[in-house]
Amino acid sequence: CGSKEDEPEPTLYERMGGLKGVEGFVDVLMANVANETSVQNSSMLRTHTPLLTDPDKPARLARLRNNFINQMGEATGGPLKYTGMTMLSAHKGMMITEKEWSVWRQAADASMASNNLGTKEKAELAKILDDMKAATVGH
Ligand code: HEM
Repeated sequence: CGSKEDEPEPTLYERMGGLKGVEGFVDVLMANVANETSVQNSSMLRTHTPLLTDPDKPARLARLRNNFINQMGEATGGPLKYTGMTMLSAHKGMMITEKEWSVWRQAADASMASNNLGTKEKAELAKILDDMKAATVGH
């Protein structure tokens, strides 16, 4: 016991600042997405219209936030458990395009930057998202 090399590397979840860090990432990402849907020629308005026009929008947004936090909390090695839909079923029927994907990913990158994630942490979180692309785009 004792040498630093023996200590397991903290998980990405821990390095992001635990629950607060994951919540920060999700909240800024969701705010960035919401902002983008209000610009001229928004790329993300099309897919988000059902959510934005739902009379139950607050509850639906709260559910999305909760699911997204659990999903990222689990994927980064934290104690959270995702119980939402698979990425394929969650996005099925939306026919998300490459352009829409890339605008969403920029919103995620901007959130990582706002939350002052380190270079290594940004790369690891980006890989988690990019690994979900095939299940998300084009279905
Ligand atoms: C890796 C990238 C993505 C992740 C991790 C992700 C994650 C999620 C999660 C966890 C849900 C909720 C599933 C549930 O309620 O069970 C969801 C729903 C949704 N996602 Fe994504 N998503 C991604 C990419 C995208 C993109 C690129 C778009 C559109 C540009 C998008 C639009 C939506 C919409 C509109 C919903 C439905 C919300 C509702 O109707 O309540 N997502 N996503």
